[in-house]
Amino acid sequence: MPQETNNGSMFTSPCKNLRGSKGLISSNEASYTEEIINDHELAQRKAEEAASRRYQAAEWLRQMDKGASRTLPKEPSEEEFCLALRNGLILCNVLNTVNPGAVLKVVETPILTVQSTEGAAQSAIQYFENMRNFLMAVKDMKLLTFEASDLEKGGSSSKVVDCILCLKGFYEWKQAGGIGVWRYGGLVRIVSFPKGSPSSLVGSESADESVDESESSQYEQLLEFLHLSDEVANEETKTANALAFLFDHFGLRLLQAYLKESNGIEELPLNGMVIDTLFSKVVKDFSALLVSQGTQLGLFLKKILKGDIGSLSKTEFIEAISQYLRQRTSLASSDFSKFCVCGGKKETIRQIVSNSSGHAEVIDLHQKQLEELRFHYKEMRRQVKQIQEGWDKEVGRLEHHIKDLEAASSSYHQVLEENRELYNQVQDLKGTIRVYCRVRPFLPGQSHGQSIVDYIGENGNIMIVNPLKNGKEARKVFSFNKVFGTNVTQEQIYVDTQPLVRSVLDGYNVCIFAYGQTGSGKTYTMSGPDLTSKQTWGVNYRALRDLFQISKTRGDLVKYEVGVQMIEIYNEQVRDLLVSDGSNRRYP
Ligand SMILES: Nc1ncnc2c1ncn2[C@@H]1O[C@H](COP(=O)(O)OP(=O)(O)OP(=O)(O)O)[C@@H](O)[C@H]1O
Repeated sequence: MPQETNNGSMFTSPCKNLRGSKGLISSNEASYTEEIINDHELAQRKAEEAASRRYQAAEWLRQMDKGASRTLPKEPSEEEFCLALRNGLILCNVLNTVNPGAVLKVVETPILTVQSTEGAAQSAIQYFENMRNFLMAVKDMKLLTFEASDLEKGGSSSKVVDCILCLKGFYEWKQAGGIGVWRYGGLVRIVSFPKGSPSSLVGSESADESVDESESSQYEQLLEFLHLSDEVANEETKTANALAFLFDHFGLRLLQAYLKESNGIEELPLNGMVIDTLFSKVVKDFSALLVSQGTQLGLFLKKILKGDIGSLSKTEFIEAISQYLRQRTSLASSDFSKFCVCGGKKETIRQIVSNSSGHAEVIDLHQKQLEELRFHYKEMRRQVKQIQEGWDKEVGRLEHHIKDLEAASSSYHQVLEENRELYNQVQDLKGTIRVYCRVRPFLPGQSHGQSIVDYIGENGNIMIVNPLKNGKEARKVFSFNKVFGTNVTQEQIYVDTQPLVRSVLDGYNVCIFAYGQTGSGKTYTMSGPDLTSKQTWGVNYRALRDLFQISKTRGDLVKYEVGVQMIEIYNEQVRDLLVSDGSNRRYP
């Protein structure tokens, strides 16, 4: 034993739980103690695992054989388990259920309680016959087997448990249709199981032979491997079953879809040949699907191997595969349950695709997108409806507004008409014939002459003085509508004429003309001395300006046509002044 150093660090155990209250213990002592504890834990774990497997086997036997439920406890001890199976009756009955006729002669024995050992001793020969028949049948089926002595004291009940669980796995696979690959712990391989014929077992080696030829340690390793791969094997069996199940549904649904989609189905003679043709297409499609699935799985496995996690142990690799299968199984089953609930053609296609895990993800993605689209569509419909309602309201409001405007417009026109009538009545009241007098100032050179205008009144009177006469005769008063003096502007002259222009546009006839002797100022008043200046425009130009202005204002209501004629009346001759050919045409 090495010496302890002063600080004790060199030889102290890294396991802190080994530090007892008595102080530190040396390295060798610690390792030894640790080993004992580890061995103890390992043994305990193995015992627990063995018990769990034994309970599983017992449970299955109780389910398969009614007699077993009376003689075999639910969770039997190793001794109870061996004792209940020792007469071979339960095993033979169960085997005949799994593979009818496997044991042709089963020796019936009185029901014995598990505590009784006497009964078992009394029928030892009969028991042996049952056991021998069972073991031979199991061997013929190339399943895991054991020695009859394994059920005696000192035997290996674990081999018995393995045999029963192997039988259980085989039975479950057979119940699921016996299609595909069945394997129990990598030892027994069954590539096909045609219905109605004896099972066809193809194995790399016989289980029995392998057990016989193996050493005990090899057998232990084998069992360990069996245990490790047991879960994988079960998953694979489930997958094979699920595959068979999916194929049935896939095939039938696809067949259904083909029949529904083919035109003129009523005329199609549904004979065996047609069904065969369609079904061969279904199989082809399914095969393509499997190839695609296989490719994806291959990629997945390669990805695992090349992953960042580095090299994998076999156990880790198996666990990764199991995890993948579990994920895919749950995904497929959820899709499949949706398919079963919904049914229909679209769902048939969904079913086909959902068999492929990659496609299932795509479908899920599309499903989500479809849901989103549905949501957006609903939202858009709601918004469109909302906008439509808004527009309806707006249109209603506009209609109402237009009606108001129509009413206002109609009353406006009414008012306008009234106004027009009143206006023209005013013009009439002012006089349909109005005579104005304009006094021209002296022309240059006449400024020293004597004016005969004595007085111009506001009421339209003008008093003229005749210097050649006396008394009453010397003064005369003339009355007009209005008299304009010499200092009146062109604008002031037009103000009294302007209202008549509006009357023209209201449909009244109006005539404005100037009358007087030569040189009295007619041209000056009607045209103006200088056309370039708006201030000196005479009545004609101002009237035309207003005419166009008012007709433009009323443009949306009335369309006016304006014509101009210019004539001269001289010496009782009427001449057209706008004739351009110079003929100066005279009117008759
Ligand atoms: N109100 C006025 N203020 C200043 N000058 C005026 C006025 N009225 C007329 N005259 C001037 O008197 C002259 C004669 O006027 P005007 O030519 O208009 O007369 P008339 O009546 O047209 O003559 P006629 O009959 O011969 O054509 C012109 O030189 C004109 O400028």
